[in-house]
Amino acid sequence: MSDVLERLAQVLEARKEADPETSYVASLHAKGLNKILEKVGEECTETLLAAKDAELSGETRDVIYETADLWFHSMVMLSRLGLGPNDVIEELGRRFDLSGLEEKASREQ
Ligand SMILES: N=c1c2ncn([C@@H]3O[C@H](COP(=O)(O)OP(=O)(O)OP(=O)(O)O)[C@@H](O)[C@H]3O)c2ncn1[C@@H]1O[C@H](COP(=O)(O)O)[C@@H](O)[C@H]1O
Repeated sequence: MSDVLERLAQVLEARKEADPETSYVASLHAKGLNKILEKVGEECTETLLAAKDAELSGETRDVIYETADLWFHSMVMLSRLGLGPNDVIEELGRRFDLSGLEEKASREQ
């Protein structure tokens, strides 16, 4: 499963040097971090609207499609900052066996 994320991360790294005329990822980098963040925010809103619709209709295709857009643009953001999916996956792995409520309590001490 994460093989896809790793392969996509490699493509994203290579596209940093690509021609913005022929590469969407390169065109985002050429426009700068604010444009990338704008796309993350936009895809986030589209994802939550699709999730609301999915709960009402039981039709989940759009929520999968929008979440893919959100993950993709989040990965472009990570790549821009010199990070990759493994940094996030490691953090999620670190949280195994730690209840979310316990983790929250440890932050409040
Ligand atoms: N996974 C994706 C991917 N998901 C979504 N998108 C693009 O993200 C954009 C989503 O933006 P919107 O839906 O808001 O559409 P839009 O109106 O075109 O966007 P704006 O003009 O508002 O910026 C679309 O252009 C999609 O094609 C992606 N573009 C690229 N990839 C991957 O990145 C690789 C490199 O892409 P290029 O850099 O284009 O070669 C590709 O081979 C894919 O593996």
